[in-house]
Amino acid sequence: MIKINNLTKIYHSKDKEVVAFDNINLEIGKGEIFGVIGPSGAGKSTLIRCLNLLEKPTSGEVIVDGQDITKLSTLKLREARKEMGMIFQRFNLLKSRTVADNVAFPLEITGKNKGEISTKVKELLELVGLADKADNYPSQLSGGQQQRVGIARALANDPKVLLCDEATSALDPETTHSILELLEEINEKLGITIVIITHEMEVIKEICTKVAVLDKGKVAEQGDVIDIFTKPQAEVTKRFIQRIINANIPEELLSRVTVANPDKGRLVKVSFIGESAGKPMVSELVHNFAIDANILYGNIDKIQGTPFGTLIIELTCEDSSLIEKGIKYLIEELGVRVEVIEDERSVVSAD
Ligand SMILES: Nc1ncnc2c1ncn2[C@@H]1O[C@H](COP(=O)(O)OP(=O)(O)OP(=O)(O)O)[C@@H](O)[C@H]1O
Repeated sequence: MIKINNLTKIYHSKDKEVVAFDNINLEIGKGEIFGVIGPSGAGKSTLIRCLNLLEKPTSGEVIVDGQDITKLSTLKLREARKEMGMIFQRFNLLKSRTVADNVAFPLEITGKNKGEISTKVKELLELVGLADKADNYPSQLSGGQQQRVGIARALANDPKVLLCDEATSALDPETTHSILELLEEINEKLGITIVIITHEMEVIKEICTKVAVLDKGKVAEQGDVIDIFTKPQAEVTKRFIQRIINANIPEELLSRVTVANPDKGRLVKVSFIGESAGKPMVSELVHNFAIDANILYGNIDKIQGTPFGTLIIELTCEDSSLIEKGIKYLIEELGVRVEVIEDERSVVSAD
């Protein structure tokens, strides 16, 4: 649906240049919910504004539905923009207009007649759950309700793409959840492609199917959300994930005798996704290898219905060779990822 080829944006001020991002390549499929996450200053907002040319890229291509919109005339660009709705962190509603008139605004601009506008506005307000607020003003609504108006307005011209620029950053967690649910419902009902810019990994985890991690104007990594969560490669991604999944090994565990002395046992971090989450790994270690397995930390979560989790287990056994066999069994038979914690600084991957 959207293809970004070698996209670069450089801001020029009086005496210096600021590179917002450099040589970005991304492909966003039709009907996907695609997240872009990155720390402050990574270039996220500039990137999303380049997708509908609110910001003009310095070089590169933005291909939307087969046409490079950086090459379009002003008139054609205006047409192409109708295919892309946008919502904002601060909602950007017109304060002097009612909810219904805010939603009607883009329809008025495209020259729809009164009857068409009234029908469409009603339909959109029902979709976002605000049919009873049509005559209210934005100041009479909560933040979440205002964002719902923003969503209804963004969908007025039946766009193929919805761009969300930090759309939940000004909202509390519960309201964020309800807005994300609404976006997911819209994606399913209307088949619309959604691009979400955020600095919150929770948002990515909750609704995105694909994610690109932006850092200092470059794509640090990209892929399926489940892969990025379970096997992050870039340091910046690991930092984001640690904020919501506390898989850091607590200091007191690192000083355990099994870390320094493998003859006494092993401290291992076991990560599992999907089917392997349901396997009785601890009891199998105990029964099959006579290993004592002491669970010191555990966490389980879900991404798009797929369970994944982490366990930190201390394995002890009179015969240390059985521990090695047990670890091999976990990896080869149960399909989980095992990292042996060898000292305070390193974990050694065993898969
Ligand atoms: N209009 C502008 N003029 C000059 N530099 C700019 C302009 N807009 C953004 N920048 C710079 O471009 C870089 C990327 O900014 P951008 O706002 O896209 O990052 P971001 O990832 O969205 O950050 P945040 O999460 O803090 O909003 C930053 O170094 C920023 O200072």
